[in-house]
Amino acid sequence: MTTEFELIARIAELFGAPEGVAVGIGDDGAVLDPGRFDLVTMDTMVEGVHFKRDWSSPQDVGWKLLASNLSDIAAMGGGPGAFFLSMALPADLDPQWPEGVLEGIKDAARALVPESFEVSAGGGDLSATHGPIVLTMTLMGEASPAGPVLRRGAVPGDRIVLLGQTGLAAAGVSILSGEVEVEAGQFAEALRAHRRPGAQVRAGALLGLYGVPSAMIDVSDGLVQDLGHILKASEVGARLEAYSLPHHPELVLLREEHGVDILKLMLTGGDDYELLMTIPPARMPKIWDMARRHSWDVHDIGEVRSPDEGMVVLGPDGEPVTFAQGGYRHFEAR
Ligand SMILES: Nc1ncnc2c1ncn2[C@@H]1O[C@H](COP(=O)(O)OP(=O)(O)O)[C@@H](O)[C@H]1O
Ligand SMILES: Cc1ncc(C[n+]2csc(CCOP(=O)(O)OP(=O)(O)O)c2C)c(N)n1
Ligand SMILES: [Mg+2]
Repeated sequence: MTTEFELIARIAELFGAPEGVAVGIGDDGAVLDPGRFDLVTMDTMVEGVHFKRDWSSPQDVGWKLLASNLSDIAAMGGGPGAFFLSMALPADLDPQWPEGVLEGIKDAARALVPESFEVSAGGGDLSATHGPIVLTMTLMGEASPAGPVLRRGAVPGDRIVLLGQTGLAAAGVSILSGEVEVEAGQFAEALRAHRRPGAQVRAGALLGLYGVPSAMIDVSDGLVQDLGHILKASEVGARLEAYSLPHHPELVLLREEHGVDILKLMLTGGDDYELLMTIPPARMPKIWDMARRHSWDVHDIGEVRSPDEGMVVLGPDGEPVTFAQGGYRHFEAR
């Protein structure tokens, strides 16, 4: 491995001092300019849990680490700024591996972050590990002038809206794990969704700026589980019209040719990093207008109901469906 000092110098070289950080890499802690960052999020990626070295390149892993954090800031209706990066790496690791992670973070910053926001490194930490690789990123951001969009705020009558598509990344995992056997070269988008998910950075910031959603979350664990978080925080129920969910052509192919239960993938799969929100009916024309202007993939997938109704998921034929689990659970034997 490269020494930690070389690695820190490399990070500083690749990601120059961010605006809003008065003292960045090089001191015991960072000093932030007052009044700039008012959002903070953190996500961890553990080898074997979130990625496998033989499924993903280090560039993919770096990309996904930034994307998952960008997605959380987007879900607050804000924009990203400085990140803090912790890497626990085995001492015998090829030095190309962390270098690849940094490249992947850089690629994702270029591809997913609009020019109006600058993403760079404010600091971090490095350690050896005798176990799996562990990467943690803290990302600071700025709420929109209209204020942050929270998970609480949904009221009965609001529509439930999905920006993007779910199920593809989980399909990628079933293919990579060999659970579903496919021919080489097939299902490129499912594999990409697992390896290099997008993040709705621009959309999240614009939705926050225009105050469109009453509540918002990013779908990281599974649509049903993450909708559940909005419902709990807002103390409401919901009817999720699963028949309105978009069916990606690769998912349709997986169902038709491999008999995969794609409804389960779409509703509970996880790793999607799309935005799920609730919108008062009066503001629905606004999102349709934004969708048209920005070519967003927007789907009206249900309604917020009174709390006593709980969450009802209506399947393809309009009948209620249930799942043993609404999404990914970390502390479950598998
Ligand atoms: N170890 C922890 N200590 C304190 N708060 C935590 C911890 N883990 C998660 N949280 C908080 O719980 C909330 C939900 O976290 P999480 O399930 O990871 O959401 P997300 O899918 O948005 O990353 C967040 O507010 C997060 O900061
Ligand atoms: C090797 C591997 N197996 C399984 C998965 C699927 N998976 C792992 S964690 C997870 C949920 C998302 O991770 P989490 O740490 O809960 O993200 P957060 O909700 O905090 O953003 C999913 C769907 C994966 N990404 N990689
Ligand atoms: Mg998290």
